[in-house]
Amino acid sequence: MVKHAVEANFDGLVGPTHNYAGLSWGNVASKSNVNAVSNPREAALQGLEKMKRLADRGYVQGILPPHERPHIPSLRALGFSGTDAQILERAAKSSPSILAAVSSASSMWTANAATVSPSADTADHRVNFTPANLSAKFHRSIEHAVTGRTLKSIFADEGYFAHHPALPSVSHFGDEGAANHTRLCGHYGEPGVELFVYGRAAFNEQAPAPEKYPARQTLEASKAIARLHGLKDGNRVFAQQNPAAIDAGVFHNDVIAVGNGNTLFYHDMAFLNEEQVLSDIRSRLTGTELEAVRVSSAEVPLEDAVASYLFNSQLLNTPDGMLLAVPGECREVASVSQYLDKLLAAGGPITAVEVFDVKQSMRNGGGPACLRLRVVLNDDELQAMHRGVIITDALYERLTTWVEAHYRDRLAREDLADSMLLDEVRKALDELTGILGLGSIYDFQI
Ligand SMILES: N=C(N)NCCC[C@H](NC(=O)CCC(=O)O)C(=O)O
Repeated sequence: MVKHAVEANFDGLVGPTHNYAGLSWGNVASKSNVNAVSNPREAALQGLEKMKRLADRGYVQGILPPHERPHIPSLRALGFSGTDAQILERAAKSSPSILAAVSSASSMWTANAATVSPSADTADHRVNFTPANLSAKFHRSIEHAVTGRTLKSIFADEGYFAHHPALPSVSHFGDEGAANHTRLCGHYGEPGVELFVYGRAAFNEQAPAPEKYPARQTLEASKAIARLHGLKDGNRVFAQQNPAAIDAGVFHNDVIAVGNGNTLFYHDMAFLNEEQVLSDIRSRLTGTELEAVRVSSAEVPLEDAVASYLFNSQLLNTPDGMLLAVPGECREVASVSQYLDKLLAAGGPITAVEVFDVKQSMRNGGGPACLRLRVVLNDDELQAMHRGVIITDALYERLTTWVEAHYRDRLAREDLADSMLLDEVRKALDELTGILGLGSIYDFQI
C-alpha cells in the first residue's frame, strides 16, 4: 500500500563566519567575489526569511545548524599547536589560505550535505542517508562528520532511518550529495526513479571529462551510494553531466537541472547524452509520464543560466501545478526573465514563479536549491523524526532574535584570526543546539 508522504526541505542556517574566500575553483561566483566583505547577519536572515515564506505556504520546512568555524581540530590535525588563540594567530601568519578554508560557512549549502533515498525506494524500506564526503574541496571535506552527527540526531529512530558513513575521502569517490541527485516519481510515497548525475568516471581515463574545471562527482561514487541505499535497477539512473557545462562553471548538476514529481526542468547543455537520459527515466517511471521541460541555449544561453542560477531554483508542488522558487538574479538577467514570463504563459506544468533574495549566498555560488536538503518522509517517518528543527512561527522568531544577538554584520578576511570571533561562534552554537534540542553535535561540546 502506498503511504502518504511529503517532501520536507532542510535548509542550512548560514553560520556566523560566512565570508568570501574564493575557495571554489570552477565556481564562478566564488572566484569573482574573493575578498569581498560579507555580512553574515544579513546572510542568515535572508536564509531564515526564505524558510519562513515556504513554511507559511504550508511546506514542511526544517533547518540544519551551521558548523563550528574556524575549525580548530582541523588546524591541530595540520600541525598547528598551542592555545586556540595561538593556533589562529599562527595559521593566519603562515597559512592564511588554510585558515580561510577551515573558517568557511559552506555547510549552509545543505544540498551537498548528503544523498537521501526515501523509504519507498530502498531495500530496507527505511529512509537512507549518506553524508557527502565533498572530497573535491578541502574546506568542504571537513563537513561530513558533523553533518552525519546532526542527521543522526534528527533522524534517530533506527526503525525508520538508516545512516551510512561518507564514502572514502579520495577523488575516485568524490561525492557532492543531493546536488547531483534528483528524484522523479508520481506521488512522493510511491517508488521513484533516482537520477544520479556524475561529472567523470574515475577508473576510466578514456571516458569524457571536463578539461578546465574539476568534475567533483564520480560515477563510482554515485554507484556506491545507490548500492548502499539498496536501490534496484528500476529505481536508479546514472547520467553523465555535459563536460562542456562543467567547463562553463556548472560545478554541480543542480546549477543546470532540477526535478520534482514527474517534472524534469533542465537546460539543453545539462547532459552528455540527453536522449538516453530521458529514455532511461521514462522506461523506469511508473504510474506517471515524464514531463521534460527543456530550456534551449537559444532561449537562455548557458552563461546566463550560470549567472542567474535559473536551475538552482526549488521546484515545489502546489495544489494547482508547480512553483519555481527562483533567486532574485533571475529577474536581473534579460533572457532568463523573458523565459520565465514565457514559461508561465505556457500554463504548466510550472504554474508559478516566486523570487527569493539570497544574495549573500549567491555571491558564493549558492542559490535557493543549494541551500536545502530534500527528505521525502511518509506520515510515520515525519512523526518519528526530531521535530525541534521544524520551522514554526515561534522557532522563526527565536532564531531571528538569536542571529541578531550573535552575528556580525561585517566580516573581512583579517577577522578570521580574531579569537573573539571563535568565542562568539561557540557561544552562539552552544545556545543553538539548546534551542533546536539537538544535544551535543559539535567538537567543542564533546
Ligand atoms: N550547487 C550547490 N548545491 N551548492 C553550492 C555550493 C557552493 C560552494 N561555494 C563555496 O564553497 C565558496 C566558498 C568561498 O569561496 O568562500 C561550493 O563551491 O561548494
